[in-house]
Amino acid sequence: MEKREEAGIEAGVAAMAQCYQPFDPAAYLQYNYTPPRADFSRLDSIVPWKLGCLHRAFTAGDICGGTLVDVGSGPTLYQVLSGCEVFEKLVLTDFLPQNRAALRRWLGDDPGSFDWSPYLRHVCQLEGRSPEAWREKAARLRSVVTDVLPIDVHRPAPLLPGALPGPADCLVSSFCLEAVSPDRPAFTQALRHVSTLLRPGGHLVMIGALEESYYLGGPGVRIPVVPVDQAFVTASLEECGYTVLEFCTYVLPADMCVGVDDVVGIFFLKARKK
Ligand SMILES: C[S@@+](CC[C@H](N)C(=O)[O-])C[C@H]1O[C@@H](n2cnc3c(N)ncnc32)[C@H](O)[C@@H]1O
Ligand SMILES: O=S(=O)(c1ccc2c(c1)CN[C@@H](CF)C2)N1CCSCC1
Repeated sequence: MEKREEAGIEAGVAAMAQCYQPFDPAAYLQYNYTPPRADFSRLDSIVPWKLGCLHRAFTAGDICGGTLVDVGSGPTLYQVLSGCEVFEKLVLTDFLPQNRAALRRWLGDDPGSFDWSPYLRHVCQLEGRSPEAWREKAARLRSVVTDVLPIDVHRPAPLLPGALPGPADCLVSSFCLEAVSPDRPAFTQALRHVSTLLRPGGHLVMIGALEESYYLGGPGVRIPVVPVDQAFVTASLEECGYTVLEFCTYVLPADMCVGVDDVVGIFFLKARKK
């Protein structure tokens, strides 16, 4: 990459880091993970679609092993509710201390932590279990999460030295790279950095926003997003040494466009590192 392009990415990355300082985990959870967006009653809503994609990915049999790392967890856990059944070690990561604290509150079963039970119940049903098994599933998740670590995908080594005993067997990342990258070259560079955490033959499971240009990370906290589409994301993965195994999209119904972002659709992908 040319020096001039690298300097441009560095300036954009620094600006993005500033945008994230006022990020409000509680507001973000309310905007995106409570009704009307988090509607479990409608089969066409985004939640059954996303949780169904994750369930199928982690029960197909080709993704399993020792360590799963979730890149840019934020304050959310829905993205690891299926993976926690087939991995013995889960590492959650985020750039912001307030998000890592929100995760630790749930892991510590603090009374003020976010209620993920509707999501736990739904995934239990996908697994053919009673929804009342959600408490056992929560206990499983708490038992396999070994760390909640700081991460910066714009660093060539996104985690601190020695943070992982070795490369991960699987990476999960949801609504991260496009939401933290100032432009498309930075997205691809961040993907290349994140890929250093994954062993050859390991899998990447990614969920992201299509054609989104901003979202609210709190009241008045407008965070820019680099708009991406399937063609760009696929090309970026192939440039970074992945075989794309699955790429599916979901177009958000109009009543789910609630003013907290301008997302058009959601993608789900599964890829394998060559
Ligand atoms: C849109 S949120 C996604 C949160 C969650 N994964 C989800 O599915 O809702 C983007 C997350 O990326 C994190 N982030 C911001 N800058 C980052 C960076 N440089 N490296 C890694 N994560 C970053 C933010 O703190 C935030 O939690
Ligand atoms: O897919 S969502 O509609 C969703 C969930 C999170 C986000 C977006 C969309 C779009 N903006 C992203 C900013 F990066 C964050 N969804 C909200 C209901 S629960 C499942 C996830």
